[in-house]
Amino acid sequence: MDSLIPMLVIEDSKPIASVIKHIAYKAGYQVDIASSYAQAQALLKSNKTYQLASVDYNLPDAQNGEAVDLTLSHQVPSIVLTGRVDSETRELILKRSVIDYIPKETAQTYLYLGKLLSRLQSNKKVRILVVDDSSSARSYICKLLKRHHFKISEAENGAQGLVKLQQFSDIKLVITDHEMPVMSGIRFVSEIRKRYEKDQLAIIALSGANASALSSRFIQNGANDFLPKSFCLEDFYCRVNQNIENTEYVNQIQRLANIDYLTGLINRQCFFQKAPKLIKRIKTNEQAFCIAMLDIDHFKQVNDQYGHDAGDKVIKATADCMTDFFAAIKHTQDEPLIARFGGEEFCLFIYGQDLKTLVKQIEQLRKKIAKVKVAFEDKLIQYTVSIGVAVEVSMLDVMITQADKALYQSKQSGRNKVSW
Ligand SMILES: Nc1nc2c(ncn2[C@@H]2O[C@H](COP(=O)(O)OP(=O)(O)OP(=O)(O)O)[C@@H](O)[C@H]2O)c(=O)[nH]1
Repeated sequence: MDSLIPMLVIEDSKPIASVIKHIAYKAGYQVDIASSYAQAQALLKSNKTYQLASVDYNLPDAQNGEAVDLTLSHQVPSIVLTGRVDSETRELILKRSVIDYIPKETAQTYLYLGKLLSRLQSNKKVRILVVDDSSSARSYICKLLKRHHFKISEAENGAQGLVKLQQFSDIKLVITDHEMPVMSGIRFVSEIRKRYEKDQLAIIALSGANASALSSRFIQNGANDFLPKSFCLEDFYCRVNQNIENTEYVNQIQRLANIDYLTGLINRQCFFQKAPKLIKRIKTNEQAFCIAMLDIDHFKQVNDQYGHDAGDKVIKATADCMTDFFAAIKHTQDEPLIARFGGEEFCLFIYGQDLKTLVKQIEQLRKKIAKVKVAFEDKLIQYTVSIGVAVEVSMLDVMITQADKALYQSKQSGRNKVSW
């Protein structure tokens, strides 16, 4: 685990304090427990800088949320846990700038707390773009988001928002107003959707005026969700977190479907999704390109001689060698597609200014792989690859067939070769 984050738990019940400590440790926090207001005061006066606190609203020596005011006065972001579920207490807690308040009702409370603590950690990597022409409305939303540790970018209108999206590729959510100069919120949302799919970027629309009619128009134009500007805090945080989580789940499913588990390269299915779009772009840019099929020589012998685990290591080493090789020459070439098609077979799609350079690179790659030594137990395994290449002649599937034929030729003529 990365270094633990200091957290203060203020809780007079020993069993509850130890449950919170356990949950917090699992989420990456190092916990100090204070069982009273007085103990919390002493700990906060010490030199330790707490980055988070969970605070019991009702303590024997502070029965009306004074401990919450104490942690907030030390600028420690705070989550309030309370046994009181009445609306008056809720109002009193939400008036303070707390991260969240959690009624101690059922075991779900602690599951929710665990999720919230992990979320606060992962939120540090998530950027949210807030678009509103009113600086006070913008800064209110930003303040709420900062409480949950999100990274923030701001824009005054849709046109500025589109520029920010280009600048910051880590933006995962846009929160936008509707009535703005230069570009309305609905137009902004539809412009975003021309450039970014829903699984790349979520959008929550906000508006004060005529909210019910606007919500469906926003959704029709590509927003994921809608909130009236008079939202309640819990609703705001639930929608923000839910939209980010949904995008993350979809991305995780896409990763599982597209990435080869052993090598981390894209798989055959993903290659066939990406390659046609790439060919289109390359042709527009009038660049040269080629496809190479690459197969490890006598791979069965590696498995037979050293075992399947050694074979896996050789496959992984080949993938790493290809990735490193093209990463090192990236400054002269755009990112290539490197896929594991199955077993010990790979497919490369490379492109650049001229064919001669690409041909040279493939020959260099073959030589580089022949020098790789894979350490397995007390042995070093060396091996070679055969490569078949097809150049920018026609359709993708025709090129793959041609590259396959050329690969067969390389194998037939002695292996450790590149054929065209
Ligand atoms: N370790 C390991 N072996 C695999 C994997 N996928 C396929 N294989 C093995 O790879 C071997 C491929 O052998 P062959 O197709 O006969 O080819 P080869 O021995 O590489 O011979 P040539 O291609 O003719 O040079 C088979 O023994 C498969 O069981 C894998 O993911 N891991």
